[in-house]
Amino acid sequence: MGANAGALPRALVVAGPSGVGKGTLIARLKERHGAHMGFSVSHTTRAPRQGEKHGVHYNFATVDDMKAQIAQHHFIEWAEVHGRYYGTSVRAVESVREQNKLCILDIDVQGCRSVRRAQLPAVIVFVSPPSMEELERRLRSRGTESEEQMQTRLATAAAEMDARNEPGLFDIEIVNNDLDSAYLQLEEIFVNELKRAGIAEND
Ligand SMILES: Nc1ncnc2c1ncn2[C@@H]1O[C@H](COP(=O)(O)OP(=O)(O)OP(=O)(O)O)[C@@H](O)[C@H]1O
Repeated sequence: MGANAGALPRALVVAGPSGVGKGTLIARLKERHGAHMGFSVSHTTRAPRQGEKHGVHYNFATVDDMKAQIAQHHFIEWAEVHGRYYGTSVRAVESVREQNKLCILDIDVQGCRSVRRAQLPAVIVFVSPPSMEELERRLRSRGTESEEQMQTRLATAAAEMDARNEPGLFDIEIVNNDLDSAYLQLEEIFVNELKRAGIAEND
């Protein structure tokens, strides 16, 4: 048992510009450490589809309820898409922590600010590209964005890179130049957090 056995694991937040490789890094972490990772259940105001269970696939909520909770800062991030609300609540993340798992959050800089404001125990990692040119190359080679979306993402990326200087916002920066080396840095943070929470990998 670790020295801090009994302390719940902090959430592991992976932030950084679109196309930098967050999804790729998290997918690899999941392959190797999936048993100790958890993902929070999102809220939505859309109707449940056949087979969807409240609290499992989504937390289904009314628009009024979600608006009230947003106003009270109960959401780390939220979005309104075609009149429907979606969001990640602080409570949903806490619930993963209570299962003794590292809750992985892939969120934007605004979401990181909410994590800090909510004083949610979290290690916040900023993944940055080796250069803005390389970021653009990755986004283009992924081929999932239109030219208009590309321009929006690149402008947002520049603003997100500036946020690295915000005091107290990010704990660690990982430059995703070589994927294997970036992955090892992320894995080390993950494994250290398991240890800190007194969780043995072979549990
Ligand atoms: N170190 C790396 N070197 C080269 N290519 C990489 C590297 N890491 C990721 N990529 C590639 O860059 C592209 C973008 O990666 P990914 O989709 O993981 O980004 P993301 O940060 O999750 O983006 P979004 O926030 O838009 O979901 C993918 O095609 C991926 O294979």
